[in-house]
Amino acid sequence: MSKKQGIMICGHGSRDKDAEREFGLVAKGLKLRYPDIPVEYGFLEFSAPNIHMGLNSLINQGVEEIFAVPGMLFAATHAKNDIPSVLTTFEDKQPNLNVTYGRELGLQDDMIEAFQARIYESMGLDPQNPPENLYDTLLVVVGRGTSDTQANAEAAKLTRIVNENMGFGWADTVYSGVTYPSVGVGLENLMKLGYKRIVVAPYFLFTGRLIKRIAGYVDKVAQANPSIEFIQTPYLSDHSKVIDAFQNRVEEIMSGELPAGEESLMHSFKRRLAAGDVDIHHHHAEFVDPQDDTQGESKSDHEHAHDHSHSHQHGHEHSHDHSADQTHSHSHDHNHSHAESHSHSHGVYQHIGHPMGPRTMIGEGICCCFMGQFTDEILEEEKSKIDGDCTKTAFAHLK
Ligand SMILES: C[C@@]1(CC(=O)O)c2cc3[nH]c(cc4nc(cc5[nH]c(cc(n2)[C@H]1CCC(=O)O)[C@@](C)(CC(=O)O)[C@@H]5CCC(=O)O)C(CC(=O)O)=C4CCC(=O)O)c(CCC(=O)O)c3CC(=O)O
Ligand SMILES: [Co+2]
Repeated sequence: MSKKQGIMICGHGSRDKDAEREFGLVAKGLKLRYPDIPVEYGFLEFSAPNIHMGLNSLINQGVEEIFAVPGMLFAATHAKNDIPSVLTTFEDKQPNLNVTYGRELGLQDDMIEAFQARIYESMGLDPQNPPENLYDTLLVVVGRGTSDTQANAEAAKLTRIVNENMGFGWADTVYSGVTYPSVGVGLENLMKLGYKRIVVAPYFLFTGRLIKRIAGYVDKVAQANPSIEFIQTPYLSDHSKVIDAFQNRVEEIMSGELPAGEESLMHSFKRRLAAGDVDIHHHHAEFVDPQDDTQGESKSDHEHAHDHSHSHQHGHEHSHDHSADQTHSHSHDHNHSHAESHSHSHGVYQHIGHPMGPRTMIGEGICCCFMGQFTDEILEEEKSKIDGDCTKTAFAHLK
């Protein structure tokens, strides 16, 4: 008897309700490709359903074998650490369940073609019948930005590929946060190249706070420079080639054909877990289902998070069993800042103080969880931009 199969898409989540709604389009698109298999989705942070809820829904439909794919463009902290952590915790509690985790979307041809189609469409051009070149135009790709250097480099690689495929005069990459250059400063620098037409193309799946913030920056720069034509390309959304790319990722785990010679994301996670480089953690901003007391940010979860960070700093071994961890008896200061309490899920980025980087976004309503990564020296230097004491509102995004 073969086990009943189900597909799980693990998305990012956002406090923006439009983002939450739009992500459902991926599941809808995949459902059409797999009409006989349950397809569910869940979010890592802020939004409902969370991943745990999506997995439970599959269990309730009798599923015993889950093919889980990251709804992530690149492999950074979320795809490498946070999603495997949630999946592993869930799988360990279900005796008859088998969860296989696939790969991030990555730079598949389908993703590149979807992105190029969005860019052509935004310029009023037919992707099926493109012009020979676009030498008079500058392309600015906006990547998410992460503390993961490889993932940032993949975004830069995307820019190079699209630049050569489409024949722009020039192209460069800016990032929506965490790394450098940030969008506003990056755009102002690139304008010095003198192009009269600039296409700003965000490499994002869906709308959300970041897309809206990026649009705000571009509007501001465009207003200040009326002689330049700015074109804002829409995000990828559920372009049919994006759904193709998801389907490819599902197919390769269903058929057990992850590329040979490449360590899978789950294998890598388990290896680093065993080595003590990462830990199983409750993602700090995960949506909490008020109906379900087996999950969520209970008081003990908070203590658990602090304990983890504590034990992490001191480098001891700890087991999968959270409760065992909670009983360890080291006394330590409970006045951790929010940034410290989940330092395991996003480490301090080494270029946080870069003159073209994240510091340029201080004072623009950036999440305080992120603000918590700035050193006191940087906050002191940028003091004039800060309205009130930001560090005090560090927990603001939990609710
Ligand atoms: C606005 C915010 C949520 C809010 O406040 O509502 C938000 C939103 C979104 N992020 C998205 C994607 C990614 N976010 C990350 C990483 C981080 N994101 C974080 C914070 C925030 N992210 C909030 C405030 C930030 C601010 O104010 O600047 C960090 C700092 C903290 C943390 O997450 O714990 C952490 C740094 C970790 C580190 O590197 O150290 C990565 C990279 C990675 O995996 O690491 C990817 C790409 C994954 C991929 O490759 O696809 C998408 C989907 C976009 C899409 O559709 O494509 C949305 C939705 C939206 O825009 O709303
Ligand atoms: Co955080």
